Amino acid sequence: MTALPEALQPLYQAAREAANNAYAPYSQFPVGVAVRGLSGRIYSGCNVENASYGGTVCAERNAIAAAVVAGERQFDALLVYTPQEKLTPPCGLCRQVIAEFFLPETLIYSSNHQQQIQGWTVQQLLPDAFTPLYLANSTKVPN
Ligand SMILES: O=c1ccn([C@H]2C[C@H](O)[C@@H](CO)O2)c(=O)[nH]1
Repeated sequence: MTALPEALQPLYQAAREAANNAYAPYSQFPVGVAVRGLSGRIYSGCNVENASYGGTVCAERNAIAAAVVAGERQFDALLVYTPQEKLTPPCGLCRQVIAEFFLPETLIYSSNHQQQIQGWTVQQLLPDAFTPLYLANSTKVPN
């Protein structure tokens, strides 16, 4: 864990702002995420919870979906913001979605209100990920 580097400030600001709009009445655990597409543009998302609980969508997936809507297909950075002492890594489901769009060596950051930050590569978060490559190179079996 270190202090926030200058280069990550735009992602940090976007993620922190998004967390202000988190809809988290059940967990009261607001999360904001910012991703940077290969165009250089930054997109953000917050967690949006649901009374069914299972319908909840994490900030990571909402940020990635917003970017995909805008035409992005590849990303070179993702930063999570939570106002928590303990830095929050993406959940298992989000790790799978991250593996779809990010290179294995790309750093995924988590940060907090004290501007502390920690990074993991996609590969560290989800080793031996099932990616689109498996489908592209698959033997097509008729049924
Ligand atoms: O990386 C994470 C971890 C959790 N959550 C959300 C899901 C739920 O709304 C709340 C508590 O799990 O935080 C995220 O959005 N991203």
